[in-house]
Amino acid sequence: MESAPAVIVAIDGPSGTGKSSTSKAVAARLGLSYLDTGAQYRAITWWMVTNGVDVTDPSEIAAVAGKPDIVSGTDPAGPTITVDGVDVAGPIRTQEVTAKVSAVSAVPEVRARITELQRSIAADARTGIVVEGRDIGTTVLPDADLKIFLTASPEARAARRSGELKNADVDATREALIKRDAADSSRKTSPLAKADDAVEVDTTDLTLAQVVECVVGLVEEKRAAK
Ligand SMILES: Nc1ncnc2c1ncn2[C@@H]1O[C@H](COP(=O)(O)OP(=O)(O)O)[C@@H](O)[C@H]1O
Ligand SMILES: Nc1ccn([C@H]2C[C@H](O)[C@@H](COP(=O)(O)OP(=O)(O)O)O2)c(=O)n1
Repeated sequence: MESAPAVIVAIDGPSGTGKSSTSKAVAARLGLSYLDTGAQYRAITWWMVTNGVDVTDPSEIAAVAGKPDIVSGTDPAGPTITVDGVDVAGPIRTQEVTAKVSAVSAVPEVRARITELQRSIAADARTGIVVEGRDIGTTVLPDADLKIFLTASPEARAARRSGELKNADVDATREALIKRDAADSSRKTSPLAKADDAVEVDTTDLTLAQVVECVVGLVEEKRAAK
């Protein structure tokens, strides 16, 4: 029996819209690989911070962008991320990294390096892959079989994020999210944007299970048409 052709799914959107949880669940359901591209930008930011790079200086960031070796494990049941062989899954989620990741990821040399890595991971995925981020449908994988753009109100996103971080203040979380969205949407190189051919899904009033059902249904339609 011939195996089904690999399917490439791009899921983009701002923070807290449900990209990671949806992408992992869809990939697990359909037997696909999973790539969290935000984790890669967080990993390179963690390396810059750890090595004393001045993240307010784009030329300093650009000069060392090629140094860290970033490796992503793409099993949706247990995704991993290492930098120079060190497991950084925990350290990349600190508030310090979160506050600095937009500045680091705006530097073109950083984006070129990480984009190349993302394309090679997607090309190696045997059954296909769900890739989540900010510029996957527009820049990294413009020929993806299916593009989804997730949205949700700032209030819903802040409530979800504060639910994850113990003792977090919802108002402060909302302000920080809005600030990061503005930085990510206004940068020159591949900003956060919906691709013209992406399906927009507003998750404000949907449960995670409903969003997953919706995306699985869309992937199955695309697969059947291939
Ligand atoms: N539709 C939804 N309804 C309620 N909570 C959700 C929904 N989607 C995701 N969440 C929760 O919101 C939080 C952020 O989701 P996550 O997938 O990390 O978003 P993103 O990757 O877009 O930042 C998680 O705690 C997740 O369980
Ligand atoms: N494809 C991507 C993915 C993330 N980034 C940058 C911009 C985001 O603010 C950071 C962190 O992304 P991440 O998806 O981890 O953010 P959240 O967990 O949703 O808050 O990385 C990017 O520039 N391009």
